[in-house]
Amino acid sequence: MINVVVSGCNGAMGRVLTKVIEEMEDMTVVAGIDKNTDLYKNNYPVYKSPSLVKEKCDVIIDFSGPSNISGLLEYAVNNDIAIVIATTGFSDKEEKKIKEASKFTRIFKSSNMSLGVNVLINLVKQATNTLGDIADIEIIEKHHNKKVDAPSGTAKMIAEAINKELDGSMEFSYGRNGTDAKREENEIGIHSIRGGTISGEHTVIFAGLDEIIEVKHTALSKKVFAQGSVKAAQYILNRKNGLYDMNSLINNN
Ligand SMILES: NC(=O)C1=CN([C@@H]2O[C@H](COP(=O)(O)OP(=O)(O)OC[C@H]3O[C@@H](n4cnc5c(N)ncnc54)[C@H](OP(=O)(O)O)[C@@H]3O)[C@@H](O)[C@H]2O)C=CC1
Ligand SMILES: O=C(O)C1=N[C@H](C(=O)O)C[C@H](O)C1
Repeated sequence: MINVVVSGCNGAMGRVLTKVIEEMEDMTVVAGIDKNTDLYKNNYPVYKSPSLVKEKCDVIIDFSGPSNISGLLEYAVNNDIAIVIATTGFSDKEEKKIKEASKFTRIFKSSNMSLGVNVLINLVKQATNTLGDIADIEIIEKHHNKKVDAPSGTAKMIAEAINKELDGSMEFSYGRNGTDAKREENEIGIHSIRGGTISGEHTVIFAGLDEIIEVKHTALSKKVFAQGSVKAAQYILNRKNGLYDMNSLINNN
């Protein structure tokens, strides 16, 4: 049996993840972490911070917020627990902390736990190699009205993948506004739409001379992310210390 601590257990993703795990036979939630400990009736104890967790666990799955990461990393490293980080919106300093902690435990981190988005990234890299010099590239992401960070972690991940293909030559432009907002040649525009209950949609547009290519991924529910994070947890359990992502999982390395 794989024992899991769900971080952010009383949030939207934490609740979907709990349900997914509760339907599994070889995984169980032994505890949760959330700022709001008594919002819902959980079938497990919920603690305000990682340092308070008493239950033995094999892996933490984190869908909370960036302010939780220091405590989580300390808890995971001190107790030799694997951790799946799905949370987005980290600062550069927090990203560095995660990288440093991965020397001491197994960390899986992806801003998008769906397999489909990772296929999208590979398609976009391919399109960039052919069209990068001749097409204008823009990213549009759409999410529900409760999302706190913008642009989405996935949009950033896509933009960084494109930029890497173009040897780091691109600048990112977040939305456009004003009378001097003309597009530059070396820019990737990133645009965030927020509304209703949109689970997550990412479109990459390659706009060239008299032709346009759009590559788009739509998540139809939050369940796809929860299921992906469970696969990630199963994948890193018996790995060596290090930082893993969806590509590691897909290529099984
Ligand atoms: N990688 C992926 O595939 C996906 C990633 N995400 C990411 O997961 C995160 C959570 O998303 P979602 O569930 O929609 O957000 P919610 O706000 O619904 O849930 C987050 C929960 O974590 C709690 N929380 C936040 N900070 C802390 C902290 N420092 N200590 C303890 N609890 C904390 C929140 O409490 P409070 O509300 O009081 O702040 C809330 O209950 C986001 O960063 C989102 O972008 C989401 C979906 C997919
Ligand atoms: O907050 C969300 O909901 C999501 N966040 C992730 C992101 O920021 O990219 C992934 C997914 O799109 C849903």
